[in-house]
Amino acid sequence: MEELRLGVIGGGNMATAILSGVIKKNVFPKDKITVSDKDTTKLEKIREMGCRTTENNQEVLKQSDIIVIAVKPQVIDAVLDELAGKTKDKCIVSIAAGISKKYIISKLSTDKVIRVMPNTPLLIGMGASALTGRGTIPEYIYEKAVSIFSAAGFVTQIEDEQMNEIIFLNGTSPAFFFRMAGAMVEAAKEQGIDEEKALQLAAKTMEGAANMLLSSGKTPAELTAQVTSPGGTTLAALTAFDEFRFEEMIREAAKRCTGRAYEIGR
Ligand SMILES: NC(=O)C1=CN([C@@H]2O[C@H](COP(=O)(O)OP(=O)(O)OC[C@H]3O[C@@H](n4cnc5c(N)ncnc54)[C@H](O)[C@@H]3O)[C@@H](O)[C@H]2O)C=CC1
Ligand SMILES: O=C(O)[C@@H]1CCC=N1
Repeated sequence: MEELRLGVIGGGNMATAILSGVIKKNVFPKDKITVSDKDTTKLEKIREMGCRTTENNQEVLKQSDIIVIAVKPQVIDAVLDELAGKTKDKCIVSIAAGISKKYIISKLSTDKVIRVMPNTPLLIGMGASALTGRGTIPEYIYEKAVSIFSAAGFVTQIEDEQMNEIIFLNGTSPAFFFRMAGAMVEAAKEQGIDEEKALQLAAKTMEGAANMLLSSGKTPAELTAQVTSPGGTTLAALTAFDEFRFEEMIREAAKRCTGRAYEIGR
């Protein structure tokens, strides 16, 4: 069987994050990876990673079996129009927020489409990606497409109908955690703590807390209770979470995230 080739259309932030895992784990040899971008400055970085580059999206189509579309949802139609009717026997992977699998199938006249919601931590091999199922895609091709994302972290399968609702959980949420860490560092600085130490302590605590969520078998509420001594400091801190309606803020953030996906989506 011929070795499968990878193409990526759009060589920005997510393409770089995805390719770093693919290259590190040798999911595809570098000479079997072709990346296109209209912006040649983006291609320089990709070339430095060892991949083949082109400004021509059609060339990616020609040189690849699995093609990841990694452009913004606002410009995806131009790319889909370029590919329309020419993707027979190709597997199309879209990471565009809000753009449904149904829509891509209707534009390309192929049902060999996988929709994925990845996140930027793929860049350091600690990503979390949600993917739609195999459909009519041959199993070995689907497995290869999944390995693009599993090479750099956790993957899980979900229905296309849930893809907009999933975005806040993994695609967008790195920004929540970065904001949280930033706010903690600012608060620490106000209390005289060194900025670098504050960031290290906050980030390491996030890492430890995340690992406890994954491995302890305890719920978030149970783990919170373990930290919260009666009459203690955590209880005092959490009264601010209640007063400023933390859970309501997160619920509203999730709603707005999903709402925006439907607004920009099709
Ligand atoms: N940034 C993130 O954290 C995440 C982004 N996504 C999705 O990934 C996609 C890409 O996002 P980013 O990498 O952040 O954007 P980006 O702006 O960094 O990269 C997109 C690239 O596409 C190129 N491009 C634009 N039009 C093109 C065309 N017609 N042909 C070829 N290349 C073209 C741009 O020059 C740019 O380099 C978006 O659809 C977004 O919804 C999904 C999950 C997380
Ligand atoms: O903000 C966005 O639209 C993209 C999708 C998920 C993360 N970034």
